[in-house]
Amino acid sequence: MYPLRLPFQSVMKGVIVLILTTSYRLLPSMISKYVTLDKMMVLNSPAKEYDFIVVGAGSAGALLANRLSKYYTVLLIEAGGTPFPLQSVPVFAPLMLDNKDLTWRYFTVPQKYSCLGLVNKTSYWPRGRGLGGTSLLNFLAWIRGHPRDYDNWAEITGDKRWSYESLLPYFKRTENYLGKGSDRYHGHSGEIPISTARDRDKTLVNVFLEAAKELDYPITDLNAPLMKVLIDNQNNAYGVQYEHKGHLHKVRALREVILSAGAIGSPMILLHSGIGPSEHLQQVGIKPRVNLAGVGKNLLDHVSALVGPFTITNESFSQQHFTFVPARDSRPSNVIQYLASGDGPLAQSGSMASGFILSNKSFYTANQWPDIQLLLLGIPQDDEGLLTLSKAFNIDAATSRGQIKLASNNPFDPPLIDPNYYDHPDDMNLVLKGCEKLRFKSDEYWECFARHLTITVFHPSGTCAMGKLTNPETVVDSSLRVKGVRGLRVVDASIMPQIVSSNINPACTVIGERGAYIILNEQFHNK
Ligand SMILES: Cc1cc2nc3c(=O)[nH]c(=O)nc-3n(C[C@H](O)[C@H](O)[C@H](O)COP(=O)(O)OP(=O)(O)OC[C@H]3O[C@@H](n4cnc5c(N)ncnc54)[C@H](O)[C@@H]3O)c2cc1C
Repeated sequence: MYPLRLPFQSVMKGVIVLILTTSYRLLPSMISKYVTLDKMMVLNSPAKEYDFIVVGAGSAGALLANRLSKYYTVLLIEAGGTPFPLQSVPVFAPLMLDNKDLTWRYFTVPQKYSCLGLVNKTSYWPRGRGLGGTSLLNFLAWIRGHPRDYDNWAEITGDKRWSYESLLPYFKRTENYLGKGSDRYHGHSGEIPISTARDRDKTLVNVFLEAAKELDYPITDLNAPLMKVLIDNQNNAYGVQYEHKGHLHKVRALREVILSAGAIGSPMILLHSGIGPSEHLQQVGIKPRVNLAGVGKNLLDHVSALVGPFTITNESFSQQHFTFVPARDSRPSNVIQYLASGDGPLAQSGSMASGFILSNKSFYTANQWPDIQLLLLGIPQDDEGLLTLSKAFNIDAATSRGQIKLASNNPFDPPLIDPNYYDHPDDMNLVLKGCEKLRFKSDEYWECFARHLTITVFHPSGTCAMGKLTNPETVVDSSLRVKGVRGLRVVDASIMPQIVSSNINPACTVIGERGAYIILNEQFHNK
């Protein structure tokens, strides 16, 4: 399933937004064509106080700010600017990944067991920067994950509000599902339009399913700039400090400060505010305020290996323009088709279909809980448009854990990101399981391949993990409140105690939706 681009334009209505840095200059006419800023106020000088301050206008933060703004004044602080118009066109998504105005251009630290064939043994980790966050960069695959993913969160936290059944109404609330399917699972009145694969993509999906059948996989239908927080001597969060055009500003939150700066941004802000492992804070010259061991730890991601290419030589396929070939497809008629119907070669995001498999030996098989995801990517092979299909194996149940640390006490320095891929031998076993049908190469070949040409599927999460208060690594409780600080929450991908077994954007939006409800409920009861 695919969300259409720019979901934030409808969820941002009614929210006051402070854009802290934006060096991207857009023609006003282009902005008005693609972005609706009508009821949203973009401020250069905000008031001194708001009920809530939300930091980060990404998948979770934009939604959360919208929900809170129905009842309260909300200041949404975003480091990036308004999106570049071409970001709304799916086929251009890969071109945006390296643009410093649209992206936080992070690199991991050199890896020991992976990335061995990459420059400096590092992996490039782009994160979205702007109104819409990483949803502005993403490849539009909309898969919720497996119900067990969320039931697992409920077990880890001891709080049933995070079980799949309990989250289902919140998934539905954000969705405007345009395909066919049961109303029990799909919402139709939310802000994010979700459509099933278009007809031409479906043909490709069928090819993918045929191939899966041929390999004996059973087929089942699955749905699916910076600042610090101001904290007083009693550990109450009372506002934020940010920098704008070279000046430091402070804004007060009458009720709460909420961090939605993503799995890298949120732990960075906590650390710069003195909330985190004391030893690490002292090493970088930050005075510890709250010793919270788990901040930045438990870094999770879907590590992957791109196998292939598998070329479709059938002429009828290659003539159907499944993929975007610049020399062939940069034509006015394709632009017109895209603007008129949202279809054609420009609507292609590259991510075409997905499958989930269970490895044989693991606990996951006993629980019917997939631990490997296959991603089918369509890449044009040449100017004739011959289609190459590449499969990425996504290791869902990875045991290795990474960490985000600060490089210094300068908030503008990029952090040290260590995903620690393949640290645990179980993870390489999963890769080999994912490749087991590819008999034309040996296990040794696939292991060498995965360790050298390691790729991320861009799903960092878990760095402010939700959990029981008795667990020393817990950063937020199951109401998303930061342990040891009053009036401060985290609501984004960083709170996932375990990564879901699919692309994670729907999980981020449900965290925003569920988080908003938890906060509003508490506010109404405390009146
Ligand atoms: C290339 C790519 C492709 C992807 N494809 C898919 C896909 O097809 N399907 C899918 O489900 N998922 C996909 N994802 C992942 C998904 O989009 C993200 O996991 C999700 O959007 C993260 O949401 P979030 O709310 O946690 O954070 P984000 O959406 O990253 O929001 C964080 C926001 O906070 C802002 N911020 C950070 N620090 C500060 C600060 N100090 N001050 C102010 N603002 C700050 C950032 O600029 C950003 O706007 C993809 C990701 C990438 C990079």
